[in-house]
Amino acid sequence: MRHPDAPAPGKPLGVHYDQCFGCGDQPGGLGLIARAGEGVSVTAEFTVRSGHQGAPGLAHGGALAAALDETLGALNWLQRAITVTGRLETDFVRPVPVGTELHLEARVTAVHGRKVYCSATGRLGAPDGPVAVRAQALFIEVRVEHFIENGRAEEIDAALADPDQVKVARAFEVNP
Ligand SMILES: CCCCC/C=C\C/C=C\C/C=C\C/C=C\CCCC(=O)SCCNC(=O)CCNC(=O)[C@H](O)C(C)(C)COP(=O)(O)OP(=O)(O)OC[C@H]1O[C@@H](n2cnc3c(N)ncnc32)[C@H](O)[C@@H]1OP(=O)(O)O
Repeated sequence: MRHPDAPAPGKPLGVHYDQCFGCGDQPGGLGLIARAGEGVSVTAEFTVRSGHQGAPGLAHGGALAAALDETLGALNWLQRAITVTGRLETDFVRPVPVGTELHLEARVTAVHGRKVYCSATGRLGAPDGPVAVRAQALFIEVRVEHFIENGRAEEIDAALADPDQVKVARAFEVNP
């Protein structure tokens, strides 16, 4: 279900962590910017750069899978729940040249307990361009302790000392 406090359709979704490979401002990262869609869906754009190559002039499949994963992860903002990728199945349908703007769309298809089933597509050049990549995924809901208990102490301590980061984490907390 779309959470009552979910951002309105069209609203840009923030960076959930500034050092995130997918959405943070990282050299070599994806620089992916997502927006809320209708229902429990999001859209995003990812421009393939030379640092994302796997073969001459073509995107690496892992970079494309990461873009799909990040877009699917952004569904968290619409559900106001923290979920992590448990399973990500990817179809690579067309090669993606460097310089392409990949238009991504992701949506939740079903929820069962902590399990969130979702799917995503990436299209070449335009929101209605040809499909280049597709994903089916299972995300699992976790508590914020998942990060605190498993993350490296250095980054966790810095995140907990950063009021902006704590604000993001709080936005997802379901208080008893
Ligand atoms: C203080 C700092 C805070 C910072 C964070 C703050 C806020 C963050 C907020 C929002 C984030 C917003 C956006 C995020 C955007 C993008 C990120 C991209 C997403 C990622 O990139 S994220 C990284 C990759 N991801 C992982 O790093 C996960 C590693 N993994 C684990 O941590 C565990 O594996 C876990 C937790 C997944 C499950 O562990 P668990 O012990 O909690 O639960 P359990 O195993 O019981 O599974 C429960 C039910 O899921 C089924 N199930 C589980 N895994 C399955 C699989 N693979 N295939 C099929 N079914 C599976 C079971 O079969 C069972 O099903 P059933 O209930 O029916 O029996």
